[in-house]
Amino acid sequence: FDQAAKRVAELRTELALHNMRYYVLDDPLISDAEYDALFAELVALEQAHPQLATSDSPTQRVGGAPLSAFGSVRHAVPMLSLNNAFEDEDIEAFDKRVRDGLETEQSVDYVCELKLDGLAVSLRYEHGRLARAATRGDGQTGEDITANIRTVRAIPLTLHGPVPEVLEVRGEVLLFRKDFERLNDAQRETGDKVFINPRNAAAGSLRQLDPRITARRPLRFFAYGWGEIRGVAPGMADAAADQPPFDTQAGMLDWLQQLGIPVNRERRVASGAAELLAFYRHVEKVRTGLPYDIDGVVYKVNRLDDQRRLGFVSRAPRFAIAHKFPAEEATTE
Ligand SMILES: Cc1ccc2cc(C(N)=O)cc(O)c2n1
Repeated sequence: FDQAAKRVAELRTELALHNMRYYVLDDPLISDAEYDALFAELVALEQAHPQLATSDSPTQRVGGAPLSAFGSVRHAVPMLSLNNAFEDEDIEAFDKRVRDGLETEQSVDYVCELKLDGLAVSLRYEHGRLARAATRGDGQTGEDITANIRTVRAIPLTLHGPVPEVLEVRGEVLLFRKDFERLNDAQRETGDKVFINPRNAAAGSLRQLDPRITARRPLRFFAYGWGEIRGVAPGMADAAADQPPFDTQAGMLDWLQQLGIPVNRERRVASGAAELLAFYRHVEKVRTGLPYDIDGVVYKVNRLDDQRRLGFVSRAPRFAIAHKFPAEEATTE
């Protein structure tokens, strides 16, 4: 038995490393076939020794029994929406408002990132283990989709390194375009509903009452923010209790990535309106080459003290704005 327990622990560690390389670094060390072989060995060992199959084992990603309904979750920290901008002048006006709000003539640093066309979710980790997941809902209250989220391989079940007692991660669940097209081919084969776009397919996959269906959908996840952070773990940067161990938006994203949470690599710090527009132009050029749909880019003031100083208007922050691409003509199927 001890041999089996030792091998199970080795396999868990190895599979977690390969998951991280694939989903976080987008730089896998082994082929899918080699990964599947390791996974099959772990499944076999856990079936031979059921007491070794704990809830955070990657073999538990296949989904449990269907729910009759979703529970409701109240977000301790509201999930924000973003104000939209369409023209360059809107972005110059946004940057001006930010500089006025910060009473500075200096150029302000922003984090620029892609606006992924998926479904916003909140992941709650307690002592580094995924405890609960919820949809954005109306920003205050969402649906409890924990069972479904646990089947998403791109979302780690446990975090590595010193973590706060409570860490809520906000991000977007999405389907890559190729996976969306394969899913629709399969749906046609089985006479099931065909999805009109990857966003609807991701939403439909997450709002399944049967997690075993969700488990068959190759959903991806990229974090863009955080919600509640409570308590500090030994070894975390000398963070004051309940203060996150970072003081910029860019630092926050890097910290989440270090914990093993996927963060989209197409992000950069830019200074002033001109560099924001340069990022927008760059993304407009590379957009069709991206493996997923985006509907714009997002700019956020980088310093967190400046974000706090600018605050919010109703539910949308003054420190952030989405710069949308012109809506495409309805794509002809
Ligand atoms: C505050 C906020 C709200 C929604 C967001 C949505 C996205 C997105 N869809 O990628 C990215 C962000 O940075 C967001 N940030």
